[in-house]
Amino acid sequence: MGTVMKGAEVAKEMKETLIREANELKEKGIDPCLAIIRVGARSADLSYERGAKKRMELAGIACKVVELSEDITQEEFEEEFQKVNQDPEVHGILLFRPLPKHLNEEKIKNIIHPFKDVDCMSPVNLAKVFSGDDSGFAPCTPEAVIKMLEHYGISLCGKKVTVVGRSMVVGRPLSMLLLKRHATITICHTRTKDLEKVCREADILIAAAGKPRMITGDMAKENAVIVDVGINVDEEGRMCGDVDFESLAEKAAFITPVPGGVGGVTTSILAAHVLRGAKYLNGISKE
Ligand SMILES: Nc1nc(=O)c2c([nH]1)NC[C@@H]1CN(c3ccc(C(=O)N[C@@H](CCC(=O)O)C(=O)O)cc3)C=[N+]21
Repeated sequence: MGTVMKGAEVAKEMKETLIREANELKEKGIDPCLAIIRVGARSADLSYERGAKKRMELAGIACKVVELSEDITQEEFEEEFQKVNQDPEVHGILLFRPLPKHLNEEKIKNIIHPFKDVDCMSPVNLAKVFSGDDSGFAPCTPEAVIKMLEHYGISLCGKKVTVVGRSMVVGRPLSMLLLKRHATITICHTRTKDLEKVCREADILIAAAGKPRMITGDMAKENAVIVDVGINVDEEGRMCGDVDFESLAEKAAFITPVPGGVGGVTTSILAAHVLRGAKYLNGISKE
């Protein structure tokens, strides 16, 4: 059985720094605050929300949730978004995605204040991720994957990494973060031919497709590192990842569980981003 990479362990390591930095801001009269905007009540969003609330509380960061009805109109939605965007007490905005189909995300992307854009919606922050400039915000989940690998001493330089999934929230930006660390990346998606073979070639396999347990026992090589970014709900209503943990834990050198894996690191990165946003917004440099 390989090493199970636990999100809680990484979060524990980050905790003291988060508390200290939150306190430093409070001493300056700045009360760091995250605003979560949720439209509807999807289970993946609710799971993130629970995790994020808990993490902010542990770090001493305020957290408010703006809950919007699933049938909100575009106009009302933009209005609600602007309220949060212009609220001087808010230092970071997390808008759960994807949005319901009738809502258009494009406008929001262009109006969100880049300093409050802690999960990388704005083209400004996205461009920075793609050009390897880390002065902006990368999305929290991809950054959590990197943090997890670093914590467990897994080097990326020269490694063959297969990323399954090409979303703007995970697959694409994650590929850029990996590339910056000199990995050789293959991005797979629904049209990929012989997915199994491409996955088996990977030293590090990252599943971010949003399909419950799609990565099965024969899809990774012996001693591979397997990272599961999926947050799904199975037929029995339980939370599960994109990786069939049972059939892969034996042959993997390292593997992340769901829940208890990347998600716990994602919320810690989110907290770190809110603190950085608060500094940017108050003209305090990155140090
Ligand atoms: N703009 C945007 N960015 C996202 O990154 C994003 C999103 N929208 N929409 C929803 C999905 C889902 N997601 C989770 C992150 C952490 C946990 C998490 O902390 N999970 C805990 C369990 C928490 C619990 O369920 O109590 C764990 O895995 O151990 C869960 C789910 C990010 N997503």
